[in-house]
Amino acid sequence: MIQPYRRMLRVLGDHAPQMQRNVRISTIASVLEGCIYALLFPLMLALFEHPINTSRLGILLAISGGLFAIETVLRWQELTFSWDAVNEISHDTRLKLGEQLRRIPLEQLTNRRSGELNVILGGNVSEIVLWLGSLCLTIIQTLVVPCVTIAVMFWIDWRLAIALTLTFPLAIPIYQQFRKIVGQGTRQTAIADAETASRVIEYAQGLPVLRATKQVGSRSQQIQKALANQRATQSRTNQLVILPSLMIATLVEIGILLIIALGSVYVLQGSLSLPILIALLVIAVRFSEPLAVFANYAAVFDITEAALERIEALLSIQPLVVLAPTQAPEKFDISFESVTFTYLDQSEPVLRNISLHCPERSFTALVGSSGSGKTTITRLISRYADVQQGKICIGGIDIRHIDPTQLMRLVSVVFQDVYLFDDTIYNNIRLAKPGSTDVEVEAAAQAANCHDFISRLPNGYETRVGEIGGALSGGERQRISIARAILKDAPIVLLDEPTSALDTESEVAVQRAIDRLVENKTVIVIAHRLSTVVGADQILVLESGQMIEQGTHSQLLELQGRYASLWKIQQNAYCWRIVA
Ligand SMILES: Nc1ncnc2c1ncn2[C@@H]1O[C@H](COP(=O)(O)OP(=O)(O)OP(=O)(O)O)[C@@H](O)[C@H]1O
Repeated sequence: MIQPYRRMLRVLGDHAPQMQRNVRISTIASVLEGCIYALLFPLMLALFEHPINTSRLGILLAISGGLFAIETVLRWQELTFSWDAVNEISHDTRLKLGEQLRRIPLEQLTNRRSGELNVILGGNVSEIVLWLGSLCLTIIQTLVVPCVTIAVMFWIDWRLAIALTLTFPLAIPIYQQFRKIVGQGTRQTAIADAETASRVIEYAQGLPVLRATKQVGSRSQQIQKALANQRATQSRTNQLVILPSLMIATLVEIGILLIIALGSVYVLQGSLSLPILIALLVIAVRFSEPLAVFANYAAVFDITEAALERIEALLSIQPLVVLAPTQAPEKFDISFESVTFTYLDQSEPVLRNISLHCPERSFTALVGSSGSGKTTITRLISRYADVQQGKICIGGIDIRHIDPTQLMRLVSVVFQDVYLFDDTIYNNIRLAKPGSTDVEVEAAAQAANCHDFISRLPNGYETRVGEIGGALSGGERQRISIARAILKDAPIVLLDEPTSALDTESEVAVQRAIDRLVENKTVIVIAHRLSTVVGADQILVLESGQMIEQGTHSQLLELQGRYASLWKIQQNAYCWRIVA
């Protein structure tokens, strides 16, 4: 119980003192409540006295009333805190998580599926809030009130106090066992929930591909499987809970019966007065209720703990480290100095001892077979992840010394996958340079050859991408992505040869847009068709994460190596296409 509480305080951060204060208030209120119950004994005695001692009764009632008034004020404060703070804490924790998503290396994010992130950002914060709002305080009340009353009972009749106390230690091992069982079940349920969420999101995102490849059925079967697993896990957990829960409830009932039996014997023997036994029974029955359901709180504890674990894991990812002193480059050449890089959870490096230099405003092409490491090189320039050996510099400055926000400003990326948000075309382009005017956005769109097709959309630049769905062609989406890059006007441009998947007409339009984008920039292009990079200032040939050749097109042809053979293969394929 202490463990999840501590974990919760860590996750709450600045809100932790608020929570601690509330726990203190709740504890004091519960002590007072325990005292009020304890006062029942002298009250009963005073009531059963002949003749009734009215002044004594009055004093006792006044004390009880006073304590009750203070307790009510404290409980009111507790509740006010709970519900006011719940929204605030939930909001702040989401902001904190959002900020963390912004600061951690992208590699860490791509390693998590979007469904998992959805569970963390959406569901888990609410689960914590639920805990904050009621559970913690309910548990304090359930534990503190009986403890205080039992302590007072020892003072009145130690034999009955022991009878009631006995039920507590007996409940502890059952409770612990119960927690263990429920803990496992809850964790499995949480995993099953996250798995289902991930599968559903993946399915929705990949539906076009699944339809094209006639895989809709098999993938939906996977969702069905995940759903069935989720249901089975939940029902297994429910089954597991029943027996221990019943045992604790039974134990509490036995405790009450024991008090009645023992009490009756003592009353008959004359060693206990009837008023005290009545008070004792009122209190015992009052306590038995929360104690009997106490075990059920374990399930909520475990759900919360699993949620906290996931949130903590995300918050504990080391953000990108910015080395001091931070520097802003004034030149924009790019160099890799003996760079070796291994992806997270991989044992083999995907880049080995790579050294390269792309002079400012030069055009560099990366060439090589699939999986040779071309994309990884472009990713590392924008600090997708940090290299394990060597360094990457822009303008002679190690990129770890450049503030990440500043680094993002220096680099524009145009890849084949273009993500458009469900927002207006204006805002989708403006994303690259927040605050830019409509005129600037339109100028960028003109330069990227987008203006004509955007003007034909139902509401022109005000058309929401969601409204037209998949109505934009691949080439049009890419031109929007180029418009973003033109608007951003970053000195470095990274391109994953965006024309390779387009038809000739789109290719010409996109190529023209690219020509405008790359003017006077340091450009690195991942080239799939060698014909598009014949004019490059330098071509770097990669194979299995190593740079095996480097030079201009003619130099590399002369070398008669890997590039020359790739060129020959592509030329033959081209001739074959023409002949065919
Ligand atoms: N996020 C990742 N986690 C683990 N391994 C990865 C990750 N991304 C790429 N890899 C692996 O790193 C190697 C290099 O991949 P990379 O995408 O850089 O190659 P590439 O030359 O761009 O390939 P392609 O031309 O097919 O896009 C591959 O073996 C790939 O499986």
